[in-house]
Amino acid sequence: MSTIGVIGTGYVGLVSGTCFSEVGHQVICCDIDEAKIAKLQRAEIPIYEPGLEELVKRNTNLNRLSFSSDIASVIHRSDVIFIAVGTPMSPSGEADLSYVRAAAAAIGQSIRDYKVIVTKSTVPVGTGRLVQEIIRSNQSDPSIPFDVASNPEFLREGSAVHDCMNMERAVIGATSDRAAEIIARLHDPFRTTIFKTSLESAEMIKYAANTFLAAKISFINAIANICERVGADVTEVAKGMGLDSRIGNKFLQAGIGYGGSCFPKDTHALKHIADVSGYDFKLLEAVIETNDKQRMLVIEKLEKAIGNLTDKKIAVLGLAFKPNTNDVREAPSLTLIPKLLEKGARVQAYDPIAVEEARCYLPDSVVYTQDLYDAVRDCDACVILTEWKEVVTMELDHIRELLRKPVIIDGRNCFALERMRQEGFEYYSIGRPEVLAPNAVLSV
Ligand SMILES: NC(=O)C1=CN([C@@H]2O[C@H](COP(=O)(O)OP(=O)(O)OC[C@H]3O[C@@H](n4cnc5c(N)ncnc54)[C@H](O)[C@@H]3O)[C@@H](O)[C@H]2O)C=CC1
Ligand SMILES: O=C(O)[C@H]1O[C@H](OP(=O)(O)OP(=O)(O)OC[C@H]2O[C@@H](n3ccc(=O)[nH]c3=O)[C@H](O)[C@@H]2O)[C@H](O)[C@@H](O)[C@@H]1O
Repeated sequence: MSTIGVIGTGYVGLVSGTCFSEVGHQVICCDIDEAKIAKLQRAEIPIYEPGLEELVKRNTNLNRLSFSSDIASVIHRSDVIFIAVGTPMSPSGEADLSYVRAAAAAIGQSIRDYKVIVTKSTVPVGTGRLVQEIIRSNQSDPSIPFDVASNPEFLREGSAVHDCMNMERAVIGATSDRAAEIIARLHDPFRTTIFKTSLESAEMIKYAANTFLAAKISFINAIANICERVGADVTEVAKGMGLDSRIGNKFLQAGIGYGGSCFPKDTHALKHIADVSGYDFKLLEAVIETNDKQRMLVIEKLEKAIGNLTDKKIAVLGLAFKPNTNDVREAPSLTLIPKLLEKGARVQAYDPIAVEEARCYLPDSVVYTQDLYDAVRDCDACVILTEWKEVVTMELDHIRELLRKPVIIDGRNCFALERMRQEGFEYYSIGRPEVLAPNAVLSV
């Protein structure tokens, strides 16, 4: 069996490397961050991801998975090398390829025999060819052959291990049939659909898939905003739409929009690719704009419910961009909490996992509580930003007693309207009729 070397131990490198070892491959993961590697060697997992720690420990003990900061040695010992470094958004919206370039240069300098270099990072079309050139120009012996390939990663944070172990497809674009076949065989134990295509198409598939999903979210959020104006309920509308198998019921959950390390950066990156190619991608521009506006609805609804926010105490439930992760990259909490503070409010925040990460980006005045109910105590309103299990299952009668006013602004549509009515809340969600206090007039 081939030995896989993984460059970069972020979400993708660590999870995919671990899953490839779980199915029987020999995997060595490396990173320029030596502290991270030292932690991983002690089986300390730098990210919160359900099931990952157990898998890392098992495969390390079986000697199938190891971690090293000696990148050259990892390259020597591997037959296939996954590049899984970050491709963050640069100020122009373009994907920043500096980490990919550095990884390719390191490979070129250390390559001694035939290897397949596989880009798993999300990269613009043309990057595979760029990686090929960089490796070639860094080789001390240019006669040593190698192939490059694109094999994008489709896992989601929060269910990354499950997604990787049960991948729906492997997209493979390579510079030779030999390389495509080597990568296809690596996927045999996953029993997944193999889709072989050109390098360029493989790179494009990843952006097209992510931006399509982002578009689905912005579309349902736009529908939600109309629902609010005309008295319809977006959760019912989404259910009814989703029954059509051509539409499907996934990614139609209206709310305060998408966040995270990928959709925001990938939508901007594809917009940039389109611009450079001379195509005016208006549809994608609207997807991005709709999403940017969507999260601000929380503030509008809050001001509508309790008026001026000066000196008001607001409970914020959820800091991570989605449940089951401690990732706060592009999380709505990071834009909304500063906005609340700017408007003179005081904020008490709760998140079961992501407090340490969020604290690095938020002003010091935010008070964090270890207990969900302590965050709500004596607040003028409660705002839900992440649909954590702890939030969805919270005891509503207790929440009502703890709040100064029974006002909930729910950015994730966690509760049924009828239940909130019965519990006596003033409840504002997304794309659904408001539940007002018994003596108020229902507005549509
Ligand atoms: N986070 C996610 O859920 C998914 C991410 N992706 C894509 O995968 C790529 C990686 O994303 P994340 O894992 O979130 O990134 P990340 O930023 O969390 O981690 C990247 C890692 O690479 C390391 N690194 C950077 N340059 C290096 C070098 N020259 N040599 C060795 N290590 C180096 C960094 O120290 C860091 O540990 C991105 O292109 C992203 O768009 C794709 C699917 C899912
Ligand atoms: O390229 C990537 O990094 C990954 O990006 C997303 O995965 P991820 O960002 O981890 O999480 P998602 O579950 O897709 O959620 C993204 C955002 O959309 C929001 N969302 C999702 C679904 C929905 O119906 N409504 C909605 O608002 C979530 O709250 C979250 O903020 C894709 O789903 C993965 O396939 C892809 O590999």
